[in-house]
Amino acid sequence: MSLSVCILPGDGIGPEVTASAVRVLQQVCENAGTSLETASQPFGGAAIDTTGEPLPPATLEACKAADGVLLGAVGGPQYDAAARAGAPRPEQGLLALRQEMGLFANLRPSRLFPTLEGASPLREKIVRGTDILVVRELTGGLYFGDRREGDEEALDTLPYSRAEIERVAWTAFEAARGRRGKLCSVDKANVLASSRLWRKVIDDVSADFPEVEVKHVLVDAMAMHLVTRPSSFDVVVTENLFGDILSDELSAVVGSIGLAPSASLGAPDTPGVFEPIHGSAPDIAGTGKANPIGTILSAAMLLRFAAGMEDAAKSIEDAVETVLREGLRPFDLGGTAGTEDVTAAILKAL
Ligand SMILES: NC(=O)C1=CN([C@@H]2O[C@H](COP(=O)(O)OP(=O)(O)OC[C@H]3O[C@@H](n4cnc5c(N)ncnc54)[C@H](O)[C@@H]3O)[C@@H](O)[C@H]2O)C=CC1
Ligand SMILES: CC(C)CC(=O)C(=O)O
Ligand SMILES: [Mg+2]
Repeated sequence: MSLSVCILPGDGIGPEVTASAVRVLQQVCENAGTSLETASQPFGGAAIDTTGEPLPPATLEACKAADGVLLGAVGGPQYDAAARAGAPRPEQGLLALRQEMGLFANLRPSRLFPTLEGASPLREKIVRGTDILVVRELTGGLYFGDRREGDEEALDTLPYSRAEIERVAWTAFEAARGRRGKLCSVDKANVLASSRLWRKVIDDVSADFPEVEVKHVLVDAMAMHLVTRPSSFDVVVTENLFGDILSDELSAVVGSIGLAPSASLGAPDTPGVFEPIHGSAPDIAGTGKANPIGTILSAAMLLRFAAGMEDAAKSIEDAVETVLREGLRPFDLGGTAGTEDVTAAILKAL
């Protein structure tokens, strides 16, 4: 078997964490007898520097032609001044990639590794057993609505169609059916029209999933519930911006943002994009302190979703769990293990 992966290192710590994950991919593919082909493409700020645009056409073509895409992160303060003068932002490349590839569902799992109970900022008895899958709608809502930007007035809009809500709802209901059978839909239906449509469509789709228990929760209260009773949730489905914010919050609940992976998926024949949920972390870029685990676990999701290599994916997840259980602690978990230390330990555990 062979697997082709397009690598988009991007900016800041992106190249550091993707390099680690590629080494892990190489090792598990070798263990599995799979021939792995990887090729890096310019993306984000790095692509603006060389081509003037954050998503060059050749990069998009390479992504579409691969079995899966492994992405680091984009952005950095060095692009702000040019963007104010009208240049594209690195983040626009990421939004365009998601839209061009039709990646409407972003799966962001937050499972507490039992050995990290003490690493959560929350009391152990509150966080114990937390295992949530956030299904974030990724190509609609506030990030893709009409936008107008001026010095005196600015406007962002939050549009959703029934079809856009329906397809992500199906992803979430199917996930809940395969897990603990509970779905929490998060919206702001007491204020937003788009949220009232969201709620209606979730209820309509629920008729096809009688075995899934559905609850609707307003997003402000949800932000609070996630720190007071995170272990009571199973699958959470929500709008693009709400999902972006709540999943960063959850990553800290189970330890740190550096641990959190994601899979962005579209139609079955479309390659997915797999990336940590964090950004380019300019404050630690180049220091060797970045935690590569979120990207390494994203590579595991790539093997699972893009190649059906469940055993290989599981071997990565087990190796991560092993090194943490043995006491390895990256900087973002209060330890002293740098990117190289974490990568070497995971490779050894594999
Ligand atoms: N998917 C992407 O490419 C994303 C890009 N961004 C961009 O990244 C840039 C920085 O944004 P921030 O708000 O600072 O968010 P960020 O996620 O890059 O960093 C937030 C904090 O978490 C820490 N952190 C993040 N990842 C870490 C890791 N792997 N190991 C250890 N510590 C880690 C950082 O050092 C920082 O203190 C901005 O330009 C932003 O637009 C932000 C979020 C997602
Ligand atoms: C456009 C991105 C920077 C949005 C984001 O923060 C994310 O997808 O996690
Ligand atoms: Mg984010």
